[in-house]
Amino acid sequence: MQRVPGVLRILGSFTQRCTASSTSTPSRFQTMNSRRKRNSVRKAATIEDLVEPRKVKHVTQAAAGMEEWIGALNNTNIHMSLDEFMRRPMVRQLAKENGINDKLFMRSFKSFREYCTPDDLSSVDPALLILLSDISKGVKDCEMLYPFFLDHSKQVFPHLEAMDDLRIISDLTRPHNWYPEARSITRKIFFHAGPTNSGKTYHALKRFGEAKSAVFCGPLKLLASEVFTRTNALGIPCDLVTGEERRFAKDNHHPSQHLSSTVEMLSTQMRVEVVVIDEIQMLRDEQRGWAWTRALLGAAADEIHLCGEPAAIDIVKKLLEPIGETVEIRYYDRKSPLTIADKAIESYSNIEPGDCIVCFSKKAVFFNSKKLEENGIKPAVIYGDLPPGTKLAQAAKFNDPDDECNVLVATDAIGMGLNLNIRRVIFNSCTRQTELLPTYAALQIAGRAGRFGTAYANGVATTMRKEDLGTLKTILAEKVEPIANVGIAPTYDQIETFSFHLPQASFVRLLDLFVSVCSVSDHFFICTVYDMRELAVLIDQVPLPLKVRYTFCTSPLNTDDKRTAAVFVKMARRFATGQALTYEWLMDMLEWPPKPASTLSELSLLEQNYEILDQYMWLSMRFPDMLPDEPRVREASKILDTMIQEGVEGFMSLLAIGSSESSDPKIRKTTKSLEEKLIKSSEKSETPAKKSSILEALLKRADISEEDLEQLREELNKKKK
Ligand SMILES: Nc1ncnc2c1ncn2[C@@H]1O[C@H](COP(=O)(O)OP(=O)(O)OP(=O)(O)O)[C@@H](O)[C@H]1O
Ligand SMILES: [Mg+2]
Repeated sequence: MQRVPGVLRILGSFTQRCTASSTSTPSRFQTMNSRRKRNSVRKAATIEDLVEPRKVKHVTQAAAGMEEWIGALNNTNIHMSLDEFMRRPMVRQLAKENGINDKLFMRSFKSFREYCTPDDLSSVDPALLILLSDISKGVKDCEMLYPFFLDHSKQVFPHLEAMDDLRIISDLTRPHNWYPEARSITRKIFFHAGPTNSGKTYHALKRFGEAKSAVFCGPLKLLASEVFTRTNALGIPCDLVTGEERRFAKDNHHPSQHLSSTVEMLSTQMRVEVVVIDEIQMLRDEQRGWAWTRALLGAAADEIHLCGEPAAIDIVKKLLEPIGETVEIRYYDRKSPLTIADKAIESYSNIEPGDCIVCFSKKAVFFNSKKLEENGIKPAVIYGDLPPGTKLAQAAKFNDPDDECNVLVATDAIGMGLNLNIRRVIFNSCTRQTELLPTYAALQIAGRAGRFGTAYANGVATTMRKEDLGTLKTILAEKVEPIANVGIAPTYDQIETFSFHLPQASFVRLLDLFVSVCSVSDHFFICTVYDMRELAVLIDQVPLPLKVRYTFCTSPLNTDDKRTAAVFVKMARRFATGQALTYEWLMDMLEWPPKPASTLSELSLLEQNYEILDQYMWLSMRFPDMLPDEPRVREASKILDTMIQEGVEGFMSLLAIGSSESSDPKIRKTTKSLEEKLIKSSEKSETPAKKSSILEALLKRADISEEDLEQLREELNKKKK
């Protein structure tokens, strides 16, 4: 196995070569139906809307004897000549042929007119002045101005000069050509297809374990670490690489022949015997689909094992067609039965051991947890934003048959590949982000019930509310449509070459221009670059080398929170000065050590701090010299992880002291109103659960004021005394 050491291996994923060709007939910039309006708005922009005109300088020294040549030329007759020039159809025709469409023509022409008619005519290019003079005398035709106009337009809009090059660079129609290492191998492709819980990953992992060298690419950190732990437990040394972490079975100097990683981290330059790409149907994901496409086309292995829904088979075949690679399909049946219940749960008193309530927002997770606690059930809780330690601890608690906790409340973060001891999956609702759950997502979630080899082999899917059960049945009965197109994203090299042709453009502008010019073929769509752009805007004024800026902007940071965004900018600024981002510097900014959370705002602060430390570790993986204190920061993040766990549990206990339990009418009133707000918001369409704090989730979405809760706390404390 050829391994690129340490950081280079990681950076490998950012430096894919582009050898795109310009000869195909692309359909310009296809996009999926975007759930996010903000994306579709940006995607609609054309290059003409994005380019800023540059001012063309006049000459500083007049040519000798100029007055003599130009005779009676003045601004009035220049205007007349230019008006005539503008009206000529031939001029428009020529302009179009040179990439100057009507919109750009008018902007260029305005600038050209300003240039030709300054207060002091002697500052105009003498050759142009002579021509203007000849035109005004009727000696020459105004169309002869065209070369001057074209030259001027290219100075005003430098992209015109490079348009052909830009189109070639941003031609994403042949992504299989970006991976020379993979193209030098005749790869054997296996597709393990089947429903959930049919042993797809199991069979691929068998091959993974047998191979001399292998990489597992999983969709989630949790899954990657599950494979890492299991493989090592089998006595096969295996390393782990995720965005924020690298762990070695032995040590840094002895990388193992087996590696478990998140799919984004796959190095397409690393040659191995087997690569497993799990959950291949994620090719269709609007945000992350590019990573699966890249892994499929770029994995440099003798054998590629894909695991996933049969809906991905056709598109995988189509993507591999131009390479001449064929796919061997292996179908599997579900290993244990999954039935849909005839009755919804309806009441929390009907909850049983092995139940998992699946929600689509954090507020719904908290609402259901509170209700369960009122019914004497203390559930385990898993949602996307929880630190990994908390998630693993909660999953272990739920899976442990000796632990009293045997009910789980989770977001659909558990929907992929995880093996949990669930008997019944209970859908809290059938909508996600205001849309009805697509069949493939509902199947994935329902598929968590009755995992083969767990305590509950016979799985059941049902809903919390009676009125949702019919909807769930309909959704699950529908056929999953074959995947029509897959995600793709520009590589760093493409952006870099783009910037070479447009040296004046800021990074934000480069991204916009790229998206506006690029072309993809029928089977692809561009993954949203919205998150990247958000970060790019924040640090647009910070003087960083392009590669550093690009890397900063690909970090998985949520910028919705102002404090986290401000720290991100401070990190970039310090980086730009060349000073290392030390532990002391970081902790001073965070006012370390943190206080345990006793209020909601303190809990929110802990969550923000965790995200900042995570960001440090992410950057440290890419720039270890500039962020040298990763081990100490990791230790600090573990402390925070524990404190957040305690904070979340404390917060839930606060909510759990329900109205019914208190004899104090004031407390009853406050908790009642709080509960009503939660119920109301829980029943409303659910909003994305992406990386916002608990505080925000509750305050913004459920419209609960912090004062309400502080008041409740004070009243409870008084009551206790
Ligand atoms: N032949 C087998 N022998 C023993 N255990 C198996 C076998 N096949 C599958 N399993 C176990 O069954 C469980 C489900 O298998 P697996 O995770 O491979 O399913 P999957 O099809 O990948 O499901 P999903 O679509 O949810 O990812 C796992 O715990 C796995 O170890
Ligand atoms: Mg699987």
